[in-house]
Amino acid sequence: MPVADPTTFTESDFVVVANRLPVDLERLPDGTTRWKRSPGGLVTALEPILRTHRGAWVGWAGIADADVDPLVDDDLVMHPVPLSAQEIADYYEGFSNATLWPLYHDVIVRPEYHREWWNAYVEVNRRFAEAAAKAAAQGATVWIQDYQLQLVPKMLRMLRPDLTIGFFLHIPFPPVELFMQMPWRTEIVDGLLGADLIGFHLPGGAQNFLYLARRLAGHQTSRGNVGVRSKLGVVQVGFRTVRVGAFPISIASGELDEQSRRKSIRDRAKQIRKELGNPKHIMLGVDRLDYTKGIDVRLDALHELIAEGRVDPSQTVMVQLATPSRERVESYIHMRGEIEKMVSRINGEYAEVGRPVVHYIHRPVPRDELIAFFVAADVMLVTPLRDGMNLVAKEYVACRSDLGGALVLSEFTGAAAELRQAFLCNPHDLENVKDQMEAALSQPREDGRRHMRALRRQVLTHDVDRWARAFLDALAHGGAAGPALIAPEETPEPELTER
Ligand SMILES: O=P(O)(O)OC[C@H]1O[C@H](O[C@H]2O[C@H](CO)[C@@H](O)[C@H](O)[C@H]2O)[C@H](O)[C@@H](O)[C@@H]1O
Ligand SMILES: Cc1cn([C@@H]2O[C@H](COP(=O)(O)OP(=O)(O)O)[C@@H](O)[C@H]2O)c(=O)[nH]c1=O
Repeated sequence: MPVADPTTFTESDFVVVANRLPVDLERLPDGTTRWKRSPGGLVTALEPILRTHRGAWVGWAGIADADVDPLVDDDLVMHPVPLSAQEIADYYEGFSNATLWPLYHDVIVRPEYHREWWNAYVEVNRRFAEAAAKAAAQGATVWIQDYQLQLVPKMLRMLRPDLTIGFFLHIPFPPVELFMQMPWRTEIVDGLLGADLIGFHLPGGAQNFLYLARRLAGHQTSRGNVGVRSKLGVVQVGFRTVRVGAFPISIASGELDEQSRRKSIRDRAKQIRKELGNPKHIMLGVDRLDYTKGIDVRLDALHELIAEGRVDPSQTVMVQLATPSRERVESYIHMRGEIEKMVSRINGEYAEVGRPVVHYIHRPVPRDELIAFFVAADVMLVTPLRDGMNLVAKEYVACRSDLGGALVLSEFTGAAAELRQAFLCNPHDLENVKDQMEAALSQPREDGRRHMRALRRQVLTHDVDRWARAFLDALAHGGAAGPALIAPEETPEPELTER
């Protein structure tokens, strides 16, 4: 648990700025507060990096009007940025999660454009920029994270021209024809161009951004395709050179591999299997309860597979762990209702007393328990309609040192670009999802071991440290750029989508 220690609040040489701190303050019914781990993959990925760098983290403490002093947890200094209830509604739930989130995830839900949400986004981005400017030492490196803070790079550069500024986007950067819907599209591209290096998970996102920097913001950009951790794109912004690259994020895979081998975890995995009634097959989903994650897709697929007699409900159990997320945003409220109806329907039609087919848990699950679920699951279901990366897919693989298990993975995740030996599926094609789930359930043991070995090689050799090193090295040293620049007026038709 973090404690306040004012003696350590010197300015830092390495500062991460993200919407959330790695811990959230929780207000309990009796009026007291306590800290808990924040949800989502951004925190999973960045926390170990920041602890190694002994840096500072600037972010929101997760509740309204929390007037919290800076905190220290081991060597990590945290600088809370306060948000009012109105700002949470307009900046976080509104512009971040009802405008940008659906727009950047292929408009699965229709994005809403409201001027008051935009005004709050500008105002809160300014506050984050000011907090970062205060936390950073002279000449420090500041690494800004994600879609909630796309204006911070330019604002921070104006306040502190001495800093080296990186930006990383954790969600997909959309195809140009979708991004062009955004009423404040030029402001967002200009905001990002305040950074020295802008990182995306995949080359397609970097390519989309380069096109916009040229056509929308009118800058010269590099020719040729951006590579993965190589061949950076370039945008010439006056005398400044901004680099653009693809850096697929990952997990602390070695550590997770080690944790999953512990006897306590193995024992708990066996106990989970027993508690579920020792079924022949356990299928698992682990997600924030978000409409992008395709939880409805896998439930539909399971329902039809049982109805068609391709899956036996007396031998198969599905566990869906779903962390609550963005619970006041309308589209999330609606989706939760739909998913809970589907779970009830499957159980209503196929469960026996004391033996549900679908076990649904709508609360955060502690880390060790999660690892035991990964070890216990025969088939991991990762079926997002769109996802920047999806760390859960990589975590499952890291936990399978026994070479058991099978991964069903949507082609529309960033992870699919690396995990080619998974059972890849198109979540928009229900027959394809069903076929891949059935194939995963029935794959011969030796084939499964071969696939899992290949998946593990990829995940264990490309961990979160490698991600951070690749990004921070490119930020510090520039990195190799593509050849010659193209002027805005000679723009060829590029690959427009992220895939
Ligand atoms: O902070 P919340 O609104 O509760 O949301 C949690 C996080 O969700 C998103 O995570 C993304 O980052 C992961 C790591 O790069 C990636 O694997 C995943 O595909 C993304 O969806 C969001 O981008 C974060 O800002 C949130 O903190
Ligand atoms: C359900 C659940 C998840 N986690 C951890 O959260 C992250 C999720 O990261 P991912 O990239 O897959 O997606 P988002 O960032 O949420 O969009 C992953 O590390 C999970 O292990 C958790 O700790 N507890 C939970 O209950």
